[in-house]
Amino acid sequence: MDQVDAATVLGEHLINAILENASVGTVKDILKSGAPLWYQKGEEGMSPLHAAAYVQNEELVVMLIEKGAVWNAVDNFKNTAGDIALSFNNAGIYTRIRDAGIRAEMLLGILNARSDSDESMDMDAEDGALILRERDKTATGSNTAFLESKLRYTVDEHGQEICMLKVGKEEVGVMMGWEKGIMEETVKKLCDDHRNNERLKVLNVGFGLGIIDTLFQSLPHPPTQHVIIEPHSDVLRHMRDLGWYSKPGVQILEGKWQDFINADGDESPLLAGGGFDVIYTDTFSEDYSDLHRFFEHLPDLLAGPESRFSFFNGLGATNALFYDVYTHIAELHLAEVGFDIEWSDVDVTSTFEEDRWGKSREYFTLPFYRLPIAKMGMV
Ligand SMILES: C[S@@+](CC[C@H](N)C(=O)[O-])C[C@H]1O[C@@H](n2cnc3c(N)ncnc32)[C@H](O)[C@@H]1O
Repeated sequence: MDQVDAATVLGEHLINAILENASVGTVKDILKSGAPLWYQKGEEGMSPLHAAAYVQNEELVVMLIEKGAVWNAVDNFKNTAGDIALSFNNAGIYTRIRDAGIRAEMLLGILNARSDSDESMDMDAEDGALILRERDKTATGSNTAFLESKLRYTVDEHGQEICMLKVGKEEVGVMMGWEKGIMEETVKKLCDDHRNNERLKVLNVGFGLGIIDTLFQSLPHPPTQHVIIEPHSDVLRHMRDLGWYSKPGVQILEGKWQDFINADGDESPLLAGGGFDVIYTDTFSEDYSDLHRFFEHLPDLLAGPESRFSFFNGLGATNALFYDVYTHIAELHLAEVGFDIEWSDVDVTSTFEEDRWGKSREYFTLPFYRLPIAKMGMV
């Protein structure tokens, strides 16, 4: 028997034993005999962790995670072990798996940050077991490729405004009209009861369809300063066509947020005006590590303790567990830079009655959007 066959036999044995309710001790012995924790059954893609979630054995789940079970393995039906626990309403097991995900992601974030600053370290997300950050060099995963790509503004057959990007044979919505409900709720939570709501200084990163910028402009008191950062030439052309360059109080910074945030001291147009009351960011083809880097600049960018920050919370939004993990990691990272988050849920099932995706790849399939509003924590 070659090594692959042996691993298959042991892997099948391990999963079958778990499904037959073997004790934790027996499962440990099977692992000691060399059974691979990464193994997934051929037909349905079930991993040992999925099996432990199916039999709802929390002690076994904890042991498998300690031994290095892959928290984010997906079966052939696109379910993680966390999704299985959710389907049984087993909060204990779900939380164990989610927390393993948070720990793994936080650790990987630290290792990646180190490898960024130390070229001798060759840590790469692809080396990890993660699927959250699979390397994607196309315009959906690489900001450089995105900024070189062509965008198409159009209205679909249901009257939905969309900004589309072509990726190979597929089209992906960069921004779609159905997200308006999310943007409306965000502006409400950011501005309505803000102490400075008669003279807000607003920074928005990423124009897209201009939904959120139009909402900021439609406030009872439009912002006294409204800075928009946007790098894509097709978007900038669209903004020019719509007259955004001549709106009072609006300043368009042509470039990536990284270009302006990394400018030195007073030279940065972002740091010159004493900080913003409201900041929102919603970019495209950037990953969580970019968002995390943006978080680290917030203490400099915001005007004071009344200031508010929100971001488009869309990472991992095709799977409940991944979405939950990202949501928690964002909360932990914002706490590290001194912010508390309040979350609210926006029901996105009713925001657009028609087929919202049209020909676009679906990037948000969960029924609820978790809307973050961050404020400086009270010390
Ligand atoms: C999803 S859209 C924003 C939609 C917007 N919130 C709205 O309400 O219509 C993303 C925008 O971010 C821009 N973008 C992408 N990378 C960026 C970066 N590094 N810095 C600033 N903007 C970026 C894209 O060109 C695009 O216009």
